[in-house]
Amino acid sequence: MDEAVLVLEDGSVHRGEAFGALGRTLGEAVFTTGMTGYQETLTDPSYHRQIVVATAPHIGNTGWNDEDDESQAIQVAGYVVRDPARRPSNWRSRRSLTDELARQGVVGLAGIDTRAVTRRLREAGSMRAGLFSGEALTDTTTMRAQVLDSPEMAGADLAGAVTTREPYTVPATGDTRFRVAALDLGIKANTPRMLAERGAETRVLPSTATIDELLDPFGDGRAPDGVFLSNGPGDPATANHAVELTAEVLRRGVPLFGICFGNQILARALGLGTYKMRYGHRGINVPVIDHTDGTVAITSQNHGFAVAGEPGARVDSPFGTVHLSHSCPNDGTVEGLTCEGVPAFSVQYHPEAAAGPHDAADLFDRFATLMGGR
Ligand SMILES: NC(=O)CC[C@H](N)C(=O)O
Repeated sequence: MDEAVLVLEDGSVHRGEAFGALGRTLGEAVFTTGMTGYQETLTDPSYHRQIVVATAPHIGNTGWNDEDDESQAIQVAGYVVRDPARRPSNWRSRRSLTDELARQGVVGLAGIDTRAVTRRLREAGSMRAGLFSGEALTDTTTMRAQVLDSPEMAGADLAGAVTTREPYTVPATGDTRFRVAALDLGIKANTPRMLAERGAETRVLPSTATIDELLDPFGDGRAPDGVFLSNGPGDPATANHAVELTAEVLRRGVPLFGICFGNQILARALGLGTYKMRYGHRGINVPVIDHTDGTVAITSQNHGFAVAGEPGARVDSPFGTVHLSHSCPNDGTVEGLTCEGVPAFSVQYHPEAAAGPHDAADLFDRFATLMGGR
């Protein structure tokens, strides 16, 4: 077994075994508490430039299949687990997680107490980190200097690195009832699928799309029935182009739905602020209260930034009143917005549930209703 080392920005060094590819990788160390769904996590573009630490001790049990990828490739900068499965077992598995990481050149680390690392990240906050193995493994001072030289997540503009180069269309399942323009800031494959099941034909556009392209997504002179803002990596404070597009969509009154990064962009277009959380929410059992009816949903989450404000409050915006309609009871983080003056809403969590519970799937129905009600 080759040795591999996790070096955190705080100077702590965690020694384990190489897992996947050998080499060096730098990124923001974050932890996720999901006990399953690692294939969806690793291929979620929102994790771009993050080294993901799994608190669940056994990872890789169901191997790697050809169906569950959320994008074209593994997106995480690195992966840290405690005890990788020695032999995967699942009827859909095609190869092991270890082999897939190696095949895609993703550097990982196994055999360390990931819960101890998590406690450190929980107390001190997410921080820059590096994984080093093979020839990249040198002395601690040199490795830490490389970590300290790497860019911070705050201020990172990353949507351009993961967005589609060319627009593409995902057809509706059955009859086309709606036509949706989706701004791809790091979209997951399951989202257009969820829209398709509700009769939406989705045109997925690069993050650099102009307002004319967004409002005529199929190039036939017709406005879309709705605009979707996807999830994505990086700091929402940098996403000025997406914020400007969103403000124009709101001005035109086209129905709009945003998820995660999309929630943060809608917030900014409404004049609200965003901030970096200490360690974020990453897992598949995060509770969210809907302040409109008091119900609680268990949700899939992956965010390190959040919208500033008082849960349940109503605030003024250039587009009328905004209800900070959803929040997380664990820590009072704002988890969703409902505009009362324009047809727009968004959530900080993942109704596409990949991986995760399906409690929030009805948000796609809500978007369909909003589009149908025009
Ligand atoms: N999943 C997402 O869209 C994440 C949004 C943003 N990058 C954050 O970390 O908060």
